[in-house]
Amino acid sequence: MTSAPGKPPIPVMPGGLPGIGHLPRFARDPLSFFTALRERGDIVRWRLGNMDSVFVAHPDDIQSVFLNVEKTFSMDVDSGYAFTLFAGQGIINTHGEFWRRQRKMMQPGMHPRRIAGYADTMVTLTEQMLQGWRPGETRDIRVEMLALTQRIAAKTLFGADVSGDAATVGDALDVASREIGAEFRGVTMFIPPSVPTPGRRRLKAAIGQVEQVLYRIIAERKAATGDRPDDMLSMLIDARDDDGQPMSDKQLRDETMTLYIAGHETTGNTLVWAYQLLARNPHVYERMIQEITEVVGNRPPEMSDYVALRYTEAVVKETLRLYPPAWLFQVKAAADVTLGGHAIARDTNVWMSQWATHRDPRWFDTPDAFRPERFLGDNLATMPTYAWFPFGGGPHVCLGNRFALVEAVLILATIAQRYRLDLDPDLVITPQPLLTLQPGRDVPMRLHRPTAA
Ligand code: HEM
Repeated sequence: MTSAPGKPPIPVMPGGLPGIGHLPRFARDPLSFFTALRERGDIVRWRLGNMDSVFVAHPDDIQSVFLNVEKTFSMDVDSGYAFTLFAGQGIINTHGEFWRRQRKMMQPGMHPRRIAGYADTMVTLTEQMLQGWRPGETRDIRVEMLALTQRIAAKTLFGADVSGDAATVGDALDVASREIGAEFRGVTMFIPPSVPTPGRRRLKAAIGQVEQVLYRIIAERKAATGDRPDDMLSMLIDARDDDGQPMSDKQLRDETMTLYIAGHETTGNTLVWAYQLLARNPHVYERMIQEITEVVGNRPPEMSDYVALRYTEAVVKETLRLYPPAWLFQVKAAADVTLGGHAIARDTNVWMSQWATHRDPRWFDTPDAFRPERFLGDNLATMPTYAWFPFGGGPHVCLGNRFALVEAVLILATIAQRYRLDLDPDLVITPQPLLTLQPGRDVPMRLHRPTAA
C-alpha cells in the first residue's frame, strides 16, 4: 500500500502481534478499537489475523467505497459459517450477477405502496401488545420490542401470526441469532467449518426447525387457489427474473430467512435504544409526544401520518446515529484502487464503522448528546452525506430502510398515545456489538399514563 506523491504514508495502528495482528483488541472491545482507529487517522492500516486491512473513517472516502461496490470493491467477503448456514444464498450473502437478479426481483416488495399496506399491521400488532400492559407496571422493553418487531416481521413476511408458527420460528431464530453473534465476536470465527462445536449443533437444529415451517408454508402457498395473503412471500413466489424464471424453493427459503434476520432485530433494538435515550432526555420526549398529539390525536396512527411526524422520525434517525444496529461494514478491494489519495492494493480488506464515524466530533457537535434536531431542516446541510450511514449505501443499500423507519415511527406514535416509559437514571446499559449492536442487559422500564404537555 503506497500513497500519492506528497501524501504521508498510511498510518499503521500500533499494537499488532505477530500472526494474529490486532485480533485480541478487536475481539475484546471492538467499539473502542474502531474509535481508536478513527482517532489515529482517516485511513489506517491494521491486521485481523493474517488479513491485510485498512480502516476508513472519512465520510468522503466511505462514500467513494459504497458507490464503487460491485465495481472496484467487492462484497465477496466471508460472512462466517453461522450466517452463511442461516441465510444461504440470500441477497445479503450474494454479489455480482446473482445479487442483481435477486435485488431486482425483491425490490417491488419494498415499494412505498406495499409498505403503506404493512403500516396497518404495524399499528394493529402494537395495539395488541399494549392490551397486555398496565400503568404502574415495570416491563423489560428489550423483550417487548423484540417480540413486537418479530411478530410484525413474521406477519408481513409470511403471514404467520403469534400463536402457531411464529413462536416456533421465533424460538429457533433466537438460538440462531445468539450463535451467529458469538461467532461474529471472533469466538469461533477461526474454527474450521468441519468442526461441530456445540453451538454449531444448536444452530443446525434451530435452522432445521425454521426450514420445516417455511417449506410447509411455501408448499401451501403454491398449492393455494384463489386469494392468498398479501405478504412478502406471495410477492417473492410471483416474482420472475428477466428470463421469466421464478425463484426455487431453496432461494425462497434463503430470502425469507434473510429478510427475517435483517428486519426484526435491527428495528427492535433501535426502539430499545430510542426509549432509553428518550427517558434520559425528557425535553426530547416531551417534544415528541407533543408532535404525536398534534398530528395523530387519539385515533390509530396511519401511514399518512408518517410524513407529518418529522420530529419523531428525527428521534429515530438520531437513535440510529448513536446506536447503529449495523455498526461495522467490510468489503474487499477487487482491484488496485486509490482512496483518499492512498493506493490500496487488490485484496485488501476495507472496514468502515458506523459506530466510529457517527460519533466523530468533526461532523457532530458534542457527538454523544442526543439531539434529534440535527436531522431537521437546515442542520442537515452541514452534515456530509456519509457521516450518517446506518443503512449502508450504494447499490446494496438496505432494502428495508423505509420499512424500518415507518415501523419505528408508527410504533413510537402508537405507544405514546397510551404510555410514557421511565428508566432508573442510574441504570447503565452497555452496548454489546454482536451481529447487531444490542443492549448488553435487560432494560426494565416503568409504564405511566402520559400527562398533557
Ligand atoms: C433499523 C433497521 C435496519 C438497519 C439499521 C439496517 C441496516 C442495513 C445495512 C447496513 C445493510 C447493508 C447495506 C450495504 O451493503 O450497503 C442492510 C442490507 C439489507 N437490509 Fe437492512 N437494516 C434495517 C432494517 C431492515 C428491514 C426492516 C429489512 C427488511 C424487511 C431489511 C432488509 C435488508 C436487506 C434485504 C438487505 C440486503 C440488501 C442488498 O444487499 O442488496 N433491513 N441493512
